[in-house]
Amino acid sequence: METILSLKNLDKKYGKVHAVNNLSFDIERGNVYGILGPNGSGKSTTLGIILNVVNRTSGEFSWFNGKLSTHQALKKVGAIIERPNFYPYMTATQNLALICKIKEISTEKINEKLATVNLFERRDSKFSTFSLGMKQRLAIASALLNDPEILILDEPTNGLDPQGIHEIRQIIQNIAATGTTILLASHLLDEVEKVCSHVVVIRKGVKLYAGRVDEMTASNGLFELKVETNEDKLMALLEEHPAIGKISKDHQTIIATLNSTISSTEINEFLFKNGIILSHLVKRKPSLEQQFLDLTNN
Ligand SMILES: Nc1ncnc2c1ncn2[C@@H]1O[C@H](COP(=O)(O)OP(=O)(O)OP(=O)(O)O)[C@@H](O)[C@H]1O
Repeated sequence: METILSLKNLDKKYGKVHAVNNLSFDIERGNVYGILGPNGSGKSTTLGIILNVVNRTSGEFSWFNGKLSTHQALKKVGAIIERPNFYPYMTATQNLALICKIKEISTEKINEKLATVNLFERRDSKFSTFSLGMKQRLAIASALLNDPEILILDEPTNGLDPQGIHEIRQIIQNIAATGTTILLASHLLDEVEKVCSHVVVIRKGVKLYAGRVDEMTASNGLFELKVETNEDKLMALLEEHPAIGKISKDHQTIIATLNSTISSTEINEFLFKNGIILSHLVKRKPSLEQQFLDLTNN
């Protein structure tokens, strides 16, 4: 695995606000990373630092194993951290051609990138006629013009309708499938769950979790149980079982989180032998949402 970006003990203070607090993680080539955190958790500040538009207070970051200066490395990066300013009276193609001129890169990729974001058919339409989703897709095309090794997006679906959100996520997945590394910031759990292979969860600038999304979701899970009678006895039996952790009640359903792996058959047998006949038993994995809430509420 090649490390594209490495953050080590990165710190940013805005006066008394500790926006990024001792943050360390690595970005490996070919993965899709989500920086996930509630509003104000330091996502945009982190992206700003690695893109050299925000000065860090302390700590280090290095691009491509430190082989390139940040200035050189950023030529291999495509990033959208603010909505880019396109000219409303110019077409999609004309806007991208202007960006190529400013960035001193070839215009030969314009049609290919417009096709990547499903705007090729609308290439000769004026920017002012575009929906918000189309504007965002054009921004992604503009960030892809230099065939970047990593694409960085800050809240890529903010403000879009469900159809627009779906389209952008699909496009991000298509771009990732071509091998481009992606780093996106989002406060949306389902976005990260749907689009990313890896996640860094932050709250108040502090890293709470970094790892694979599927590993985060694959903890031991929970049981949902119901009985028609003897609920107190059921609760007591669950409390004494070593595989059962926290027990809570949601209306008539008892939720028992698991400390270790145990099958439905095993728990059913244990309860039956102790005189409990369940009317409902389902084993569930906790959703990423529940895990995220557990992490960020602690
Ligand atoms: N230029 C600034 N001056 C002072 N404080 C700032 C500045 N930029 C950000 N902050 C503060 O730093 C903290 C982190 O903000 P940041 O925008 O990085 O978070 P975020 O996770 O991207 O949130 P959002 O999704 O709401 O933008 C917040 O408390 C914010 O108010």
